[in-house]
Amino acid sequence: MLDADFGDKDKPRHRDAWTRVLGRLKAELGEEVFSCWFANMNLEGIDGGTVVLSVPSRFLKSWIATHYRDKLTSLWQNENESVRKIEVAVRSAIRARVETPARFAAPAAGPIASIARSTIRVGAEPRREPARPAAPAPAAAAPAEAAASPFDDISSPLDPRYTFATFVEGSANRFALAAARQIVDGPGAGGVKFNPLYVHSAVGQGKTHLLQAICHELKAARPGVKVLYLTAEHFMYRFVHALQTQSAIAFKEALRTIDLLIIDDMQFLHGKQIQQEFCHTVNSLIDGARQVVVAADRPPVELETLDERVRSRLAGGLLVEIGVPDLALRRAIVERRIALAREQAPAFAVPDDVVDFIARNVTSSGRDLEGAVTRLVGHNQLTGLSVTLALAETTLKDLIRVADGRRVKIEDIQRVVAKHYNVSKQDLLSSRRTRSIVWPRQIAMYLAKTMTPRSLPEIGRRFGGRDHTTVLHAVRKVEDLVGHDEALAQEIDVLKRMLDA
Ligand SMILES: Nc1ncnc2c1ncn2[C@@H]1O[C@H](COP(=O)(O)OP(=O)(O)OP(=O)(O)O)[C@@H](O)[C@H]1O
Repeated sequence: MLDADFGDKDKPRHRDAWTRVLGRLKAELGEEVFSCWFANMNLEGIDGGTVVLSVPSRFLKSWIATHYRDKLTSLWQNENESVRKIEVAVRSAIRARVETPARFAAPAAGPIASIARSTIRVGAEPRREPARPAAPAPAAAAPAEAAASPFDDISSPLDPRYTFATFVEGSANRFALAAARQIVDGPGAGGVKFNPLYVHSAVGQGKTHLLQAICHELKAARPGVKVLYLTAEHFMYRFVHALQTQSAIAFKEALRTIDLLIIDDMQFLHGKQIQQEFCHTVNSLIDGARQVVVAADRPPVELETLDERVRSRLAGGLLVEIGVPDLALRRAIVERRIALAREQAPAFAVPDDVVDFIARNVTSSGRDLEGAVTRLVGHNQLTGLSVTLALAETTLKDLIRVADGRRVKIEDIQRVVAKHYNVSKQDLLSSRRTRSIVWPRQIAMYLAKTMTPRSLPEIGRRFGGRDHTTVLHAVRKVEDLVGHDEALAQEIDVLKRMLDA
């Protein structure tokens, strides 16, 4: 079955196609991400429209299937139009199914060779990172020269711009900033207070900035403190690499000697074994009075792929949410970005009405505000035109449209859903449990979760002070039904379009 298309005549053709697919993957993802996930992937065969690929572990299989299946499918379709789907299998399972393995090894000088050569010291960033707008490097914002730490080799790269000095404080982030500053006085000084500290927010609200500011500050002020900053994806990469190079024990021991472990983008931590290892590490650090800081795009309770023990350990510390920036904070971030840009290009000037325009219209995140200023800087430098309101309106049109699209409010959802189902908004917020009210309430909660950046606890509060588990139940129930019920899917679509309009 598997080797149906593996006649000798097809072998060279498939091998060439596979080499090109690997080459494109490497070019698109970069050497390090490529060798982390694809170095040990083999082409097993093409069965009708299905390309069968194999990897050595179940973890790799699930990671690649979740994150790279679409990419692999489209790269294969460029090579062979009849390819319809990609199947990733675990090598031992394949061996059991195929009598005579008809496997194409990856090119000899290619990825397998490169993983054998690679060491734990890497410079590139294997993080699945949302695009960050390029911004001028602020000379004055660079942190004081920090002493090298033994963990610099395995740390994820730090952005020198992300310091406390460049972080703008506002009501949305005041609590998180205070907690981050508190950490700087804590590790290694017997002053640990919140452990772990867990920071969450929607994308682009400054979590990474804050976490890296802690690192910079500690490295400069207290070089003896052992700090390790890792994205969850880097943590997985280090761990898989340590397993591959039989250095897992040394890696685990090294992790347990640090004073402050910072894990960013926790929502990307996948894989049972890795989560277990993470849990052991966190337990042993906390038990040894060392500090752990974690950031994610949602609270622990919503990290559904995470093992229950990890979730409850994370939820046991201080949870801090960074909210959506208000007008004052947005304006301050824009002004700060402009000031930083002027350090590089002193002639760059932005009139007050443009600052006001950006702050009022780009409402979603610090990242978008930064992107708006970067775009004006680019335009100004490339065309030599002064920044005016008219120019800003044209140049930032799409950014504002995108931001507008995200601005659905929970009150709007409650109003539209109540009208659609012929109930009152008070009914939705009430404790009444008749089906004619419970169902619209659940739909409204589902829309609030999927159309706004609000967390489950906040949605619960906005629906008459309900618990976050009630919201989670509603979201799961509607999600589940939408998957099976075409009429319901259409109804939800109509509601969404009414809200978007
Ligand atoms: N309060 C702030 N002050 C200064 N810059 C900010 C602030 N909030 C966000 N930014 C800037 O916005 C950009 C995005 O921030 P960051 O990457 O820290 O967000 P995030 O919450 O980690 O996003 P993601 O969830 O996508 O990783 C960064 O360049 C950061 O410097």
